[in-house]
Amino acid sequence: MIPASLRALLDATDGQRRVDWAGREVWLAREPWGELAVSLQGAQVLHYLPAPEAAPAEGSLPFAGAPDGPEDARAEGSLPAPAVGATQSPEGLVPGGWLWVTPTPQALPGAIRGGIPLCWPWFADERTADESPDRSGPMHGPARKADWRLEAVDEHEEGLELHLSPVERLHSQLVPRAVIQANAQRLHVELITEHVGETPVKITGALHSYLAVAEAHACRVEGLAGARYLDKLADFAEREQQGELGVRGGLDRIYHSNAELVLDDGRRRLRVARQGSDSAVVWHPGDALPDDTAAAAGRHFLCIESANTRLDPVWLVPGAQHLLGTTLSLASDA
Ligand SMILES: O=P(O)(O)OC[C@H]1O[C@H](O)[C@H](O)[C@@H](O)[C@@H]1O
Repeated sequence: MIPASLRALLDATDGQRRVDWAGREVWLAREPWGELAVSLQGAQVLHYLPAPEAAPAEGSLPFAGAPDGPEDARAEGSLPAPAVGATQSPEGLVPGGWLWVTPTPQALPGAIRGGIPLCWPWFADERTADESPDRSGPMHGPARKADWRLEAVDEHEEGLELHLSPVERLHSQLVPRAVIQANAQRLHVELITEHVGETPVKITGALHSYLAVAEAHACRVEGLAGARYLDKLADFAEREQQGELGVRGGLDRIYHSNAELVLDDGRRRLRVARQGSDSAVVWHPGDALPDDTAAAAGRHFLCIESANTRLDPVWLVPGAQHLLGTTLSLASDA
């Protein structure tokens, strides 16, 4: 689910090319295996559409109304789906693809909300998680706003593999790089951190995936039953997930889990696998949408993040590496 302006650029693409979108340089691929769009600001995947889904996806996902989706008797809470954007025009956002991007992104140097932002080398900020080392850094770290360079595009399993590095040094001792693999079956993103300095460093971070859904507050996330979590909306109170998670309103939770998850929005069952991550962040702001997201658009995403947080920070010693990854594919029982 991407902005119509980005869709138009993809439609006019045959093969691979670089375009300007929303003031950012964006790399596009439209190939037999599917489509991929990556912003060089933040090395951020904005769009992925595997070819097998392309044909039925064309114009088939309605914008309004909840799906005949999973009614989850065990789901905690039973907030009714709010009428987010019910009367507003969805203009600007078109269906298709597994990721969501706001049609009204912040101007530079702001980050684009949507796709898979890279939060590095810390998750959140001093107000919300105390992760910024001197408690003064920007929310989710500098990587998502930085310029990245596309170092290589390789063939990979009948798809593509992209390698990206930041243009400027982002940390005195740490060097990140991103690897993005896409083919007709899956999208895989890795954020690799290499310690090139002298003293141990603690990092957190996230692959902050905005997954496209029919209706945010009518989704089910499977795989977290029984997991402990920190509820950021309740001052980090620790709780236990009762049954599978049914999303029925705004939520902001850090689950202490490395389990593979399945996001079911009633139309698609998307498998979310994570590597090097013992924190799964599930976030939707409910009615309190950020300024860069209109209500009509904001009802169509749910964030499931592959993260390292205060629950599982990573201590890197000189010479060591850490890989934080996520893999999106269709659940085989779909
Ligand atoms: O608005 P952003 O800076 O992109 O952050 C968006 C959200 O990211 C994470 O999911 C955090 O858990 C939330 O607390 C935060 O609001």
